[in-house]
Amino acid sequence: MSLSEPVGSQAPHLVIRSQPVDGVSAQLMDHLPAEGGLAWVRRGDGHVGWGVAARLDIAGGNRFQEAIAWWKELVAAAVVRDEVGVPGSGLLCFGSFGFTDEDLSQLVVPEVIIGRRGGTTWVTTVSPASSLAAPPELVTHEPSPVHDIAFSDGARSGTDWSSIVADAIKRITGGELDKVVLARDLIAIAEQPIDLRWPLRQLASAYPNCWTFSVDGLIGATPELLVRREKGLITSRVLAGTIRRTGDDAHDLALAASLARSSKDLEEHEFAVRSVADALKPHCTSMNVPETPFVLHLPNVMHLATDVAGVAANGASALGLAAALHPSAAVCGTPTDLARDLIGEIEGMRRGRFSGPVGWLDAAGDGEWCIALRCGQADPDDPRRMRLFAGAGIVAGSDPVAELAETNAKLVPMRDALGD
Ligand SMILES: C=C(O[C@H]1C=CC=C(C(=O)O)[C@@H]1O)C(=O)O
Repeated sequence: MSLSEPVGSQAPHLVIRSQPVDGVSAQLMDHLPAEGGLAWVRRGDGHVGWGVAARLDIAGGNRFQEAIAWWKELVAAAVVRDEVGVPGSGLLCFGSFGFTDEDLSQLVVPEVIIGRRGGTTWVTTVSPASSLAAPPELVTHEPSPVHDIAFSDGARSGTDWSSIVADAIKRITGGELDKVVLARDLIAIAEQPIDLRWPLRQLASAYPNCWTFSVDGLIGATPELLVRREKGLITSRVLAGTIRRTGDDAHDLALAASLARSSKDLEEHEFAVRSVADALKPHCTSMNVPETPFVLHLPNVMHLATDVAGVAANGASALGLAAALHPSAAVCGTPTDLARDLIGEIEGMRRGRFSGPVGWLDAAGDGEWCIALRCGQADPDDPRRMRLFAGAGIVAGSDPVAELAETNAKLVPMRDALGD
């Protein structure tokens, strides 16, 4: 565990001020500086931030608990003047967690946050107790387009990945486990350093119903809400079961109907819904888990989707709930431990923060945590390079070739955003 400042076990003492503002660009992300921008945007609302007022980098089996403890300590020591008073105003951190215990996770409290919710836009400044920050001048920046991008295989070629999927199917039909989610990566290399604001902007405009995020070099537009906690209401959008879109509306409607009837996809989906409902149950006094999924239409794919809702039974924060949910069967499998072991044994790559929780948390414990899907990780050692990720849920009825095609469809948002 490492703390930004002061060094030691104590969280820093911060002074926070949130004030409504005018004159903010229609797109929050237009304000992001070239380096170190943080973003969480959906349909124009959300938060962007920059600068580092406090930061926790952490790994290990206790990473969630230690992060929650660090945040509580930081909140307790903070002096907050919040003139906005909505979830996300006042003190807020962005965060992103590794899929496995070994992968590095972090929470970041920016020095400046611009937030928007409904018609209200505000600016939050965060500074050390000793120096009160003046409200920043809000300027907009134009990102540099990405040119000449090339893609190559990551840890495995598509063919090799399909044979791993075939192996997993054998092990599932042999009774070892019910479901496993296997992922692959693709390497993107540009001629020049990639300005992450460029793909972010493309993602936010092409996928307005997804959550477009940027945390410490991990960027993407994910459709899957692991958990939102807002004033005692807990919600989660579970996705599993996918079909590619063709671009022909009539054909896509027929495909949506076939997805809704596909026993293979319904089984895959049911495992994911069960894992979320079981994990949330101890934290809810009442819960609504619809029996039948709906079909979520995205520009590249359609998913079976279930919106789970519950009333909070205890003080578990949004991050505490995300910790209880991770890894759900939408990204790991069923039973969880066997699926996690199989992923470690055959997937052949480190996921890093792909398929881990990504989101934000405020001082009241409200926040939103999605699953980091449809995303890419900027290479910290080579700014021209990114690793893109996609996975697919494998059950007994899976077909390796179809699963490979599904991962290709899930890579489309990032490939397009990079200008492929
Ligand atoms: C693992 C991914 O998707 C998950 C979420 C939605 C649908 C899924 C599926 O149908 O396989 C996956 O469980 C990914 O996008 O990389």
